Amino acid sequence: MIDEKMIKGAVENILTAIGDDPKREGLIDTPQRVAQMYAEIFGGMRQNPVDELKVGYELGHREMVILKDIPFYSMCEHHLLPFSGVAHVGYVPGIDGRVVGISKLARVVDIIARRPQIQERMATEIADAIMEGLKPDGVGVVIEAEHMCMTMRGIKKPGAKVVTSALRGIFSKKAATRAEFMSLIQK
Ligand SMILES: Nc1nc2c(ncn2[C@@H]2O[C@H](COP(=O)(O)OP(=O)(O)OP(=O)(O)O)[C@@H](O)[C@H]2O)c(=O)[nH]1
Ligand SMILES: [Zn+2]
Repeated sequence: MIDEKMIKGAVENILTAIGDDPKREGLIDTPQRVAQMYAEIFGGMRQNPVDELKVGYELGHREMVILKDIPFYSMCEHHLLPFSGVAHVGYVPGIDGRVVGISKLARVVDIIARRPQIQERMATEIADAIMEGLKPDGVGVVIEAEHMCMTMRGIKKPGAKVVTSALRGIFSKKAATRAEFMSLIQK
């Protein structure tokens, strides 16, 4: 459960600490708004991505399935600033040929993004959730994102993209599978 009352108090304190007045007209509802916004953008804290993969179909399909260019927004856990970009997710169904509705892959990405994150762990958690929920022969995840903490502050490098990946099962063991995935997500 996200404690919106506690977030509200903390935001009031931050506004006071920077020398502003949380009671002035423009700021009076801001702590409550931020609390509601945090409940939304950190909503993934209360959800288990594996639950999204419970309903599947045994189609007997044994070829690679990819959902690419899945847009996401997350918050870097170092600065609590947004990072955003796209995730590419692919898997090869297991021996039972079990697949899930394609939107479920995007749901897994969303739940994992809506937590304080670092991009490497995001890729790892997406891959592990799909391995656990779907028991495929393998999973590939590639994430490309821009981090506001590298853009509006600090090193200030707008446009610099961070690319992370996580490969499991056949994607890590078989060079041809990995190459097929990488070439399909680049098209
Ligand atoms: N590996 C990784 N690093 C990240 C991610 N998001 C932010 N960072 C980095 O986290 C680091 C935090 O470094 P610190 O030296 O503790 O903090 P800082 O002084 O604010 O760092 P600068 O951003 O270099 O000013 C920075 O290098 C960020 O660029 C991420 O998703 N993955
Ligand atoms: Zn950061």
